[in-house]
Amino acid sequence: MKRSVILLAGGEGSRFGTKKQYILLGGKPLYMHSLEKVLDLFEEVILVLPEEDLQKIKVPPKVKKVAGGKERQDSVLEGILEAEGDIVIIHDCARPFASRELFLKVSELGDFEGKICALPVRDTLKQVSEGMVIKTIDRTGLWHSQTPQAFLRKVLLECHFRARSEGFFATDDAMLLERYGYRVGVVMGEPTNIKITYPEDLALAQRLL
Ligand SMILES: Nc1ccn([C@@H]2O[C@H](COP(=O)(O)OP(=O)(O)OP(=O)(O)O)[C@@H](O)[C@H]2O)c(=O)n1
Ligand SMILES: C[C@](O)(CO)[C@H](O)COP(=O)(O)O
Repeated sequence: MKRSVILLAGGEGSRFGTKKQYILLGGKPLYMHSLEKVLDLFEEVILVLPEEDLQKIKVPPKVKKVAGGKERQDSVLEGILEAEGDIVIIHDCARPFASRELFLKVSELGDFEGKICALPVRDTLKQVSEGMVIKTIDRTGLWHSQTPQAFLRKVLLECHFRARSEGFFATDDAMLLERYGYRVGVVMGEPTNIKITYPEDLALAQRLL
């Protein structure tokens, strides 16, 4: 089965304070870390960028550039519409340390329509309101979801269209398959697969590097 990887770098970085996909980490732009990792792994590589940056960002000939949308979910849909693979692998460029092995592991779907990587919650979970603990949440069965995540393209496309028609927005793509009754498998994520969301995450990423 042909596999297409969709790398998401179309965000505004509002929590970070600037378009974080272009900040330098170890001397290269953040999005380049993911791009270099997958370039020879999959048949098709799609890089989603903010529309206004499409012309100025230069990529290797194999990489197809696509203009993203307002929300992450809109950008994923733009990527899927360009993809030709039977399986699509969605990855946030904001996670520069996902290993090549992790990309390969999630892309083996087996009997599932989708597969994600995630890590079990380790700490005790508290519900807090106005600086005071309300209660402790049972963490049994709770996992932190990461990317890359892989899906059958036709199934993911159907879920995206349904979600769009309902005005439903999810924080990851697996959430759409869950909503419409498809089965999503899980493989163990990587503790180093951190997401750069806030400026302090960059300091951690520099230390990890
Ligand atoms: N419209 C969007 C929004 C997000 N992303 C991408 O999705 C990933 C995860 O999103 P997030 O961390 O939320 O990035 P931003 O949207 O840039 O950040 P913020 O939500 O703080 O504005 C990032 O690699 C980001 O570039 C995207 O391609 N298109
Ligand atoms: C998709 C994701 O990386 C999984 O952890 C994440 O949900 C992205 O969005 P968020 O708004 O930063 O949670």
